[in-house]
Amino acid sequence: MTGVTRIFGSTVHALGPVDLELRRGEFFSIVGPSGCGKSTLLDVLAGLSSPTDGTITFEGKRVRGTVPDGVGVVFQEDASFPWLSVRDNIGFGLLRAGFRGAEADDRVRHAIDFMGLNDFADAYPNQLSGGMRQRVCIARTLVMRPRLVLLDEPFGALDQQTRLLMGDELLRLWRVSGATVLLITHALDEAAMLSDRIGVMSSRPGRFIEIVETGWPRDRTSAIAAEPAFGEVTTRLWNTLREESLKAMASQRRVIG
Ligand SMILES: Nc1ncnc2c1ncn2[C@@H]1O[C@H](COP(=O)(O)OP(=O)(O)OP(=O)(O)O)[C@@H](O)[C@H]1O
Repeated sequence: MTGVTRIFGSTVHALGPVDLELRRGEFFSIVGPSGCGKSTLLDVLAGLSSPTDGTITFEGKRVRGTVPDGVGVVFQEDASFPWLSVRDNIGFGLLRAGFRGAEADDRVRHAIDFMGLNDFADAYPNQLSGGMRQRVCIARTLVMRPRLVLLDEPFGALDQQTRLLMGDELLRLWRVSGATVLLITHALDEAAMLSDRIGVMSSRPGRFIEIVETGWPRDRTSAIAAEPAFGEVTTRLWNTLREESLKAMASQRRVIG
């Protein structure tokens, strides 16, 4: 994406200008102060909302208006369909895309197995824990075999222990699928643990003020958090973000006061 901005109405300058080029197959996370435009960035990247200025391309083609083929999106809120079983939730996108028969069945079976949902394939979302429901949503995106996966705070509603386990699962999926992953998160340790690169955004209007390269091996797990280098990465992120968060809080106070 180049020179991307998003202004809501005529006054709320939410984002940019932002330039970002994702490397094929990398795990890139975005952190930034609350309200800096992270979700706005993801929405315009996904084609769900149009930028006010600038261009976004995916595999050489301009993105506008719709989510391009090959891009999958996972949101924070539980987006599973309560009236469909786990199996049918996961197969929903495939059905809509015209996949039928053995190919669709195989992909759904494989996803259920991979996500450890075998005992729950015929259960309904209200019979599952929050973590399992989010696993269903991730599986539903991944059966489409996206080459780019965009995740907006997918573990935001989960407890810390489940977040760590889901992080490891996401790393495993990323490794096996070869997809490029872009994750938005509030949690600096989550970004530090999972990513090849982390983009730190300024307070609104959000721009990248630093891109941190972690240098982790591809076969990492959450155990990386025990390494001394992990502490260095989180400290660096926090030092950059602290100042920006203070600015964001001060401007919110001005709006409220
Ligand atoms: N549809 C909209 N109309 C007007 N303003 C909007 C709209 N969507 C977002 N905004 C504003 O744009 C700014 C950025 O919002 P956004 O949700 O992208 O931030 P964020 O970084 O994802 O926030 P958080 O970390 O709290 O989830 C905020 O000031 C928000 O109020």
